Amino acid sequence: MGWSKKRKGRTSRSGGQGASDAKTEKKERNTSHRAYEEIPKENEKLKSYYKAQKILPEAEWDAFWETLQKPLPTTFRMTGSRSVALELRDALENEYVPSLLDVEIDGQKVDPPKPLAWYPDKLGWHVSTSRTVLKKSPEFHNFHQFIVAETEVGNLSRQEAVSMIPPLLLDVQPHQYVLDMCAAPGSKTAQIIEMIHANDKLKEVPTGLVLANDADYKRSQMLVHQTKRLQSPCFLVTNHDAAHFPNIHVGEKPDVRPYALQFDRVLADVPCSGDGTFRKNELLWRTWGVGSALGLHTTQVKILMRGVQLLKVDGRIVYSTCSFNPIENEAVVAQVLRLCNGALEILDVSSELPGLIRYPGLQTWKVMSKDGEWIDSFKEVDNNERQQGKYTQSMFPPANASELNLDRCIRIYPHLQDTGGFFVAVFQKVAPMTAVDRAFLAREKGETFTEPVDEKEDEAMLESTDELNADDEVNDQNKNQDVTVPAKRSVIDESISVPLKRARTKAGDENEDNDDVEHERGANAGVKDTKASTLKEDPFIFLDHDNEDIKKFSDFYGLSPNFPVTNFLVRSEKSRSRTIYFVSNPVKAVLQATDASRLRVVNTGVKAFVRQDHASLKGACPFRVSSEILSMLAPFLSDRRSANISLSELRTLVMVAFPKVEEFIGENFEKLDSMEAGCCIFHFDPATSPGLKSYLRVPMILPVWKAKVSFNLLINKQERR
Ligand SMILES: C[S@@+](CC[C@H](N)C(=O)[O-])C[C@H]1O[C@@H](n2cnc3c(N)ncnc32)[C@H](O)[C@@H]1O
Repeated sequence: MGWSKKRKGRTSRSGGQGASDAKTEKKERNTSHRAYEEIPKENEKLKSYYKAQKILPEAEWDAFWETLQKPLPTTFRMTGSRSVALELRDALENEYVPSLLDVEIDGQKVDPPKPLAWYPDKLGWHVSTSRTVLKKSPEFHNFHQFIVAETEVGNLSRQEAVSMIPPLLLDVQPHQYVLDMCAAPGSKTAQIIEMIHANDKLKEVPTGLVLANDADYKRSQMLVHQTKRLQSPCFLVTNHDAAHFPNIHVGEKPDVRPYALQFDRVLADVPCSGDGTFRKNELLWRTWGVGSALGLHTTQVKILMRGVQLLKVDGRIVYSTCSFNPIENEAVVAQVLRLCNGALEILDVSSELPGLIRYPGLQTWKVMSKDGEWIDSFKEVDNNERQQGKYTQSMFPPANASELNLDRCIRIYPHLQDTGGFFVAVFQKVAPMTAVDRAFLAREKGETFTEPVDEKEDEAMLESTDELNADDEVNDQNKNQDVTVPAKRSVIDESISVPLKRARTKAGDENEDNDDVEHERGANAGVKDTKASTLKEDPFIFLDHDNEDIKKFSDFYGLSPNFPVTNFLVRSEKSRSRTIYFVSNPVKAVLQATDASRLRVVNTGVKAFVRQDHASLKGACPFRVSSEILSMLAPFLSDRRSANISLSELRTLVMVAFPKVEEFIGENFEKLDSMEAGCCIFHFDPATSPGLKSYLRVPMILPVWKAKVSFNLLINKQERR
């Protein structure tokens, strides 16, 4: 389809299956067009490698290969708040699809868009329409415009179908703590955040936490960008090597010994060779080789292993790659199961996502050297290569494969349902592995835990993967790709120097100062150097409940005493901070962890209030509510500064610059006219205007600035559309 952003000419897939930076994609489209035309979609090495691996029945091979050579269809899902997503789905199904059912172009029937058979509630869709159809069919053109507009405002998100699977199998509930270990550019993270906010009708801040991490600093910034529209106070971005993700010690009460935080859900969507992405990364046809998988195996084992350590007992961890290669898939799974020694099990998820056609994991496979020779067993590997870690025992199929239930792994092949290739394994931690687990478990059960908690146990467990360490030479292969491999260093990030200031409470407001700069930089200010071990981040300073600014805006807007005002923070040491952010309780606990100084936090917090110093305010409240927090904050605000508006008033507000107060007649006029200058909040309830287009049937809450005689809608151009 015309709105699809094809990626061409990329050799690697560390960016994986998600959306990426629009500018980069445009550049890639322009520069790689020629490469796309010229690259023959054949590769004999690839064909013979996977035929020998017996990844699927011989009879299906041709269908598999032919599909691999075709471009990928467009898929998207409805995003954002659940109520908006459902409204949009209804609009698509009831207003657009019926007009597309009988379209014929040049005598050929065109397939209408259809929901992905396995995506819950028909919120994921598949479109295989070509540009020619878009040009020739007014009905498809109309549909296309709807999709483009809704994508621009963030109600739809283009995402490869297979990439939607891991978060669905993670089965996230709003109260759960989730770690996304290799998260950028963040399409799966966005799905997870949406799951945390699934109960948006409850009008409360979810108690869950989403910690999204990526080892590449620039890519971790993409995470911030990708998830911004979701405006979640429960979300935190960090920048660590996932294989050495640090323990975060949080303590609920001053008298409680801080404990290492564990997560209910962990996603390890690891860097991989990406040969499941041939349909969108055409250059792979030219560059594919086995070296990439060999070089990444150990990194993948370490990341998954660290994920298991950070998982609560009974918690679920999902491991995924977009590779067909068993060295990156079943071999990694088998090795981690071995290291966990019974504490981890692969779950049988065959009844989850009904409608998803899948193949079981392989029980056996072969190892090929970089020179294209098959190696029958680890015994054949000479000492030199063993020592260099080029080949490890764990790359070979284990003798007890059937006991490990490797068949419970999921393999998705392109021809099964017209997608990319993918591998997923879902695990449950069924028993504690170390004292860290036992301490966390005891705490959850309300029991006292007296045993000394030696975190070196965790480290030792990870070190034991070093027997199969990939050497630098093998990892060097990846330097040409945008895959970040972990630095070799002592485990659990002890080596990170102490650049961050720990979150603290800002007590006083004595000094007046102007900090306009802070406004420009936002909450992710100050982080510049990807590779540097120090991260120059502005501090996270929590405000006291009796802070003067809090008192001012609480009073002005009638903020309910039930709202957790001690979760407001500023990013500047200066007394008069321009922007005040809000985070949830779990995020606050992480920022105030005893070892928060080691945590490389790239971004967190939703912009809540922004100081708007203006002479005309004459001492009135200078804080405007940010549109980012409004829907979450609105239930906690009295009607002191709010008004309901009609559809025609909404139109006036959006279309007219600075509409006069007298244009808001009826019940509102007196209230609005007498309201003192400053920010106020307009509510539009679509129930008062029957017959609206379905996507306008969602209630709106809008921040508006009231000057002496006119209003100004405080939202940006895109939101206005
Ligand atoms: C397959 S992509 C992830 C795609 C992402 N989950 C999504 O859905 O958008 C792999 C990511 O892992 C990151 N990465 C590579 N090595 C890593 C490491 N050692 N620790 C953490 N992240 C790593 C890469 O920068 C890349 O962003």
